[in-house]
Amino acid sequence: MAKNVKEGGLIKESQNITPILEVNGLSTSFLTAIGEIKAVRDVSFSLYKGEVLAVVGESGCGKSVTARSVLRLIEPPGYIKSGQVLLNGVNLLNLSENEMRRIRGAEISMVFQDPMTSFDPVYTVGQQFTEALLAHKRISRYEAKQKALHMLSAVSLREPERVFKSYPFQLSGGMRQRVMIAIALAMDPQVLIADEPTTALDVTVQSGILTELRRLNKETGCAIILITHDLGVVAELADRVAVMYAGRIVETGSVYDIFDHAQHPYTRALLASINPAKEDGWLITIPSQPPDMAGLPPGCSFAGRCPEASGLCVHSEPKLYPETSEHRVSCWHTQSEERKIAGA
Ligand SMILES: Nc1ncnc2c1ncn2[C@@H]1O[C@H](COP(=O)(O)OP(=O)(O)OP(=O)(O)O)[C@@H](O)[C@H]1O
Repeated sequence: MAKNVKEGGLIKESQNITPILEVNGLSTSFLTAIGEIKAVRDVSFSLYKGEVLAVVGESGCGKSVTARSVLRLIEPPGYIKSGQVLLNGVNLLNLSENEMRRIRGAEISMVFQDPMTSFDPVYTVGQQFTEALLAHKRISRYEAKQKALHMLSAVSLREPERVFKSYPFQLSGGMRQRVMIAIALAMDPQVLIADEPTTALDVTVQSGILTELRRLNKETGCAIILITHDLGVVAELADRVAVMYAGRIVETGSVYDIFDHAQHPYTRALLASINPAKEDGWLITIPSQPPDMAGLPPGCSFAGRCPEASGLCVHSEPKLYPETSEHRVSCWHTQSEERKIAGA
């Protein structure tokens, strides 16, 4: 199933290549009237130059909050409780808001699901594109326009001059998303976070945008965090995958590990649910709902839905334990008896 079996963290780690982005023990909560919603719990991952890391999981599992925490875009009643977000070794969680503003867009760009919300409807695409460039780069207005036109054609928009002069509402959804990707990549970011970048688009438009993302990722070396609930997209685009459930990463590994050697029962159920023979779609093979994030059970959060759950699963939450140096799984049933006894 996996089409992209390529070099992953295993080789990179053994070569001592430092990740561009390293997230360690990140936890983010929302303090609400119904209690503390632990949206992201002890999430750790690394991102290396030029790779695509897909973050997958069903709605509400914490994918977007993880991405927004990386960029420190969490508004009250939310707050980042703990952890580190290291960009080239610098912890973004210690920077001032001014320093963070420079990082956003320039070092780490983000593309959202609905590009319309990212545009100001009263300005043309060209005005917004050049202003974004002038805010982040020391270039003249003329150079900014040339760069914008170049990037618009780089994302395969025909007639870049016409697009440049258009207002956002004059473009189709697919064209607007291409423009957003062009703006994001024009900043030459080290990391692009794409949060469900094609979910709002027609299926026919989706594949063009994804192909474009992959091509640009290869050409520019910009690392991508791709947030999606679509495992088909993951198989096409990603190098590595992090599967999230109830705020935690429950399995992570190369595309090959996840698609051909999935260990966690949740990952296996996700994979089963994209069987094209079954038309009901997402998660039909997993009974009941994810747990209430404001009142998580003490053990493994998936235990209540897991066909393999035992007493240990109900009482104790397993750590993310390495199966291999790159493939990590948080499930008691993939772990040896010794590890269980040691409480790994
Ligand atoms: N502003 C907020 N106030 C309270 N709870 C929030 C807020 N934003 C997110 N949450 C909660 O945090 C949890 C994780 O949300 P998140 O948006 O990260 O999920 P997701 O995996 O990205 O889902 P989707 O695929 O639907 O976007 C959810 O339980 C959500 O209800």
